[in-house]
Amino acid sequence: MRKLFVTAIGTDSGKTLASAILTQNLQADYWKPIQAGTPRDTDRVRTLVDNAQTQFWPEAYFLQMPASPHKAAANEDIIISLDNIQLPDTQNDLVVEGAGGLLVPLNRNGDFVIDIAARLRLPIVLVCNLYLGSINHSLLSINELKRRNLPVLGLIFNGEPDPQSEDIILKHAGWPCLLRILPEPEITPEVVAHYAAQVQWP
Ligand SMILES: Nc1ncnc2c1ncn2[C@@H]1O[C@H](COP(=O)(O)OP(=O)(O)OP(=O)(O)O)[C@@H](O)[C@H]1O
Ligand SMILES: C[C@H](N)[C@H](N)CCCCCC(=O)O
Ligand SMILES: [Mg+2]
Repeated sequence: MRKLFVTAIGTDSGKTLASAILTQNLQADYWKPIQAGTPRDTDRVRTLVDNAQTQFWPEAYFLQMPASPHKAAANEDIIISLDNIQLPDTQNDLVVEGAGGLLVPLNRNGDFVIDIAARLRLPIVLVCNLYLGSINHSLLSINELKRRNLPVLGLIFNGEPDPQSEDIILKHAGWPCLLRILPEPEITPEVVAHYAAQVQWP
């Protein structure tokens, strides 16, 4: 059974798109444990995957403010606790989507998004979107994953291909590229199905 955690080098990097693709590839369940702001990523993925198997699990925290979870939670007088973030009770494969990048804070106690993956013992998929500046953000994220000794399944590149950026990121990561997602004029279930057929698991 495959359960995995999708994180990224930052927010708006394409985690929800990548998660929809992986969910469709595995016919997995999908879970976004912390949602800050609307529209809900869960609703977005629901519109993009097309199979009879996938179930959608409710967020552990659904916060109104589109902000860092520590800030969105404080806005509602909530303190996010990792103890309240427990894996859904499913026998199916499961794709878990983080919020923002690895070191987005959950609270002021030193818990970060990446601690969800660590606590739940989920192997990680890192989405690296491609833009000027993304090499640095990617390598910082990779360094942090290595420093924490977390299991990483591989990377997903999202955006206009940049072979030299991708090459240097993969060289330092030492993890495989699972998929390359190109800029798409529209994100549809057909686009998601197209990429779902291209995922290369290690
Ligand atoms: N390859 C692509 N082609 C076209 N649009 C894309 C592509 N990748 C992402 N987008 C668009 O960019 C926006 C941000 O992507 P997405 O919502 O997947 O980011 P995210 O990493 O999930 O952000 P968050 O941290 O809020 O969860 C969305 O509107 C999405 O449809
Ligand atoms: C609201 C947004 N779409 C995400 N859910 C949360 C992004 C937090 C980013 C925090 C930061 O890195 O500064
Ligand atoms: Mg998302």
